[in-house]
Amino acid sequence: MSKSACVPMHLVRRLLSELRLAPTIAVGILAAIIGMVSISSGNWVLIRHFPSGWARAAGLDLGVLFSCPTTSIGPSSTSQHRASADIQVFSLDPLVLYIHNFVSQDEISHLLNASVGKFEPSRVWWGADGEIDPQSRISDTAILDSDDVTEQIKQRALRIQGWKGGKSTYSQPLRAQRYGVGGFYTFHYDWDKAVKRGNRVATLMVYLVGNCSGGGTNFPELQRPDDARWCEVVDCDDGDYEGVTFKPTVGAAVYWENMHPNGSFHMGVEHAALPVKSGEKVGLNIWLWDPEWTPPPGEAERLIGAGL
Ligand SMILES: O=C(O)CCC(=O)C(=O)O
Ligand SMILES: [Fe+2]
Repeated sequence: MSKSACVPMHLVRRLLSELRLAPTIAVGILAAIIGMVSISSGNWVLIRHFPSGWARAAGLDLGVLFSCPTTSIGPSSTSQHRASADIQVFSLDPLVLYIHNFVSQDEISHLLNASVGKFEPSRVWWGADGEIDPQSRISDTAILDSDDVTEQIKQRALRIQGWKGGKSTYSQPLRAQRYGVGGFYTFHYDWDKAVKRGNRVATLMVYLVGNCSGGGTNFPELQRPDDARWCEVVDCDDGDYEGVTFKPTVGAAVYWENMHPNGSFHMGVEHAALPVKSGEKVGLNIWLWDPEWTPPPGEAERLIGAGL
């Protein structure tokens, strides 16, 4: 619990009666005192039990704005309850977020156990039929059954996406994606240009196992960040690939939106799973599907113009 600054009410009343000031001025002075106490205690403070008579006399309903002594918002200064805002905006257009600790170690163990015995060679869906194509993709896929943990993870993903697309947007079944040495997935989009209604509007790439070299997720169209602090999560030494490569950091997720706000396909979200050079990588695909998505007018022509 963070400290909150609280002003004893009997002192307040005495101060006000002794000053004999008009309520409006008194309220102003009080607010300034509370503000100073709040700032000096390093907290934002809400005082709920403010003497409502004074407030009403001043034409204000401060009862909602202030509360004392229990509720505090803003950064906590104690170590037990230190806030941890673990989402960082990586790019605005396309929207790409980096989410530290998207899944817990317990959830990772659960997902890995749930995938045992389910892995099959991954397919590519360039046309209507899925095919195994080692020129484009070498990995194994396990489609995970729905259970309490997978449903919770799906809800977490939808919450981050902000429930855009109305109540109908949902997560497709989670898929564990296992890559051994030489495993990769060539450059592709997660959106499907062939469909006319419903599409993958957002993707979360989650890393469950990352004890490997290589195996990052590369976005050739993204700008490398200027700030070297990003080098913790993206590969800053890679001279072989253009754009940005997210390292497969266990527990983390990269979130991106596959469409522009008007629903047209975003060309900036092309990506690939780079070849694993040693060790093993297991990713988790979360694809958010909006069944009501439709392409905006002129989209087919735009795709042809882009050579797709
Ligand atoms: O494993 C990765 O890094 C990316 C995988 C991917 O893009 C996919 O499965 O669609
Ligand atoms: Fe993908």
